[in-house]
Amino acid sequence: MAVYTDIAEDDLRWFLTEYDAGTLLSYKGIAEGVENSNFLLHTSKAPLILTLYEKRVEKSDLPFFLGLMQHLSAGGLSCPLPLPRKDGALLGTLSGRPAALISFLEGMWLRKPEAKHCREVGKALAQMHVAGEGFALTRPNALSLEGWQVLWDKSEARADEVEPGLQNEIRSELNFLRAHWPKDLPDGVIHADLFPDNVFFLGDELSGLIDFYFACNDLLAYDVSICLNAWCFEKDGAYNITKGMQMLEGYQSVRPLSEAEIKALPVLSRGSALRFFLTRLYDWLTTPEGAMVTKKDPLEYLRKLRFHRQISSPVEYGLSL
Ligand SMILES: Nc1ncnc2c1ncn2[C@@H]1O[C@H](COP(=O)(O)OP(=O)(O)OP(=O)(O)O)[C@@H](O)[C@H]1O
Ligand SMILES: N[C@@H](CCO)C(=O)O
Repeated sequence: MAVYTDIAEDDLRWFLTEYDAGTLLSYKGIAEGVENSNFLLHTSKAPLILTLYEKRVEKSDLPFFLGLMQHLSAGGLSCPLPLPRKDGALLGTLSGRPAALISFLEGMWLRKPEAKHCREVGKALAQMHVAGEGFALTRPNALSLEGWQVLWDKSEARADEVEPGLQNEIRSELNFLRAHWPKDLPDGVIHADLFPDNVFFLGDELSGLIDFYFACNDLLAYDVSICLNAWCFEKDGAYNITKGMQMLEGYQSVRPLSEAEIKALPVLSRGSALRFFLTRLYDWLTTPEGAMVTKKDPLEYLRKLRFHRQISSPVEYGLSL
C-alpha cells in the first residue's frame, strides 16, 4: 500500500482551489508504491495524481524532482507534468505534508515484461539521459558508495539473521566497490529506480516513465545497470541474455555507450544490485510486522549481485563487441 496520510474531502476541495484544476468529482487512494501517498483524482477537467510526500523524501529535493519532470517533458520524454498552482508554485501543503498535483499518465505497468519491452525501456532510458541535458538543478546520489555504507552500518549487526555469512560477504563487496568504482564515465541526470512498476505501456507501446523521486546526478551507465538488474532477470534468478541484448540495443539506438562504459558494466551492476539489496535489507530489518507495506525480498538482489561477480566479460550481458 502507499497511503500513509489520509486526506479529508473538505481539505482536498480547499487545496484544489489553489489550482486551475476544475472541481472535484471523486478521489481514491492508490495502493501501489512504497515511498509516498498517492491519490487518483477525477475533476471536471482531467484526471490527476495527487502525491503527498512522506518521510523519506527530503522537502529540499522536491524542486529538483518536479522541475526535472518539467524539463524532461519539454525535452520530449513522456512523463507526468506537475500542475502549477495559480501562484506559479509547484508545491502546496495538504494534511500537513508537502503535496503536488501531477498529470495522469495513461497505461499500466507490465507484470511480465518480454524482451521487446526491454528494448523499449532501453530506448526510453537513453531518451531520458539525452533529455536531461541542460537541466539547471543538481542532486547528488544519496544512494551511492557513501549511502550504501550508511545503510550497511545500520544493518550489519543483524545481517546474518537474513542469511548466515552475509556480514563477511557484504563487507568485502563494499571494499571491492570502493576500490574499483569508475570515476571518469559520462554523467548526467539518471532515473535511478526505473523498475517495471515505473514504466507504463499501452499494449506493447511504452507510454511513459513515472516516479522520479530517486532521480539524481550520477554515471549514466549506472542507470543502465539498474535497468539490467530490474528487467533482465527471470523469477528463478536466471539472467535472460535476450532481454539484456534488447535492452542494450534499445539504449544504444539512442545513445551509444562508450568502450569505457561497456567495460564498467559488471562493476556498475554489482553496485546497483548492492544498492537495492541494502535498501531492501534495511527495510526488512526495520519494518514492523503487520505494517501495511509489502516488504521486498533483499535476497533477490543478493543473487543478482553474485551473478555479476562471476561475469568475466560484458559480452555476457548480451552486448556485441
Ligand atoms: N502520473 C501518474 N499517472 C498515472 N498513475 C500514476 C502516476 N503517478 C503514480 N501513479 C500510480 O501510483 C502508483 C505509485 O506511484 P509511485 O511509483 O510514484 O509511488 P511511490 O510511492 O513513489 O513508489 P515507489 O518508489 O515504491 O515506486 C503507480 O504504480 C501508479 O499506479
Ligand atoms: N524499486 C525498489 C523500491 C522502490 O524504490 C525496489 O524494488 O527495491
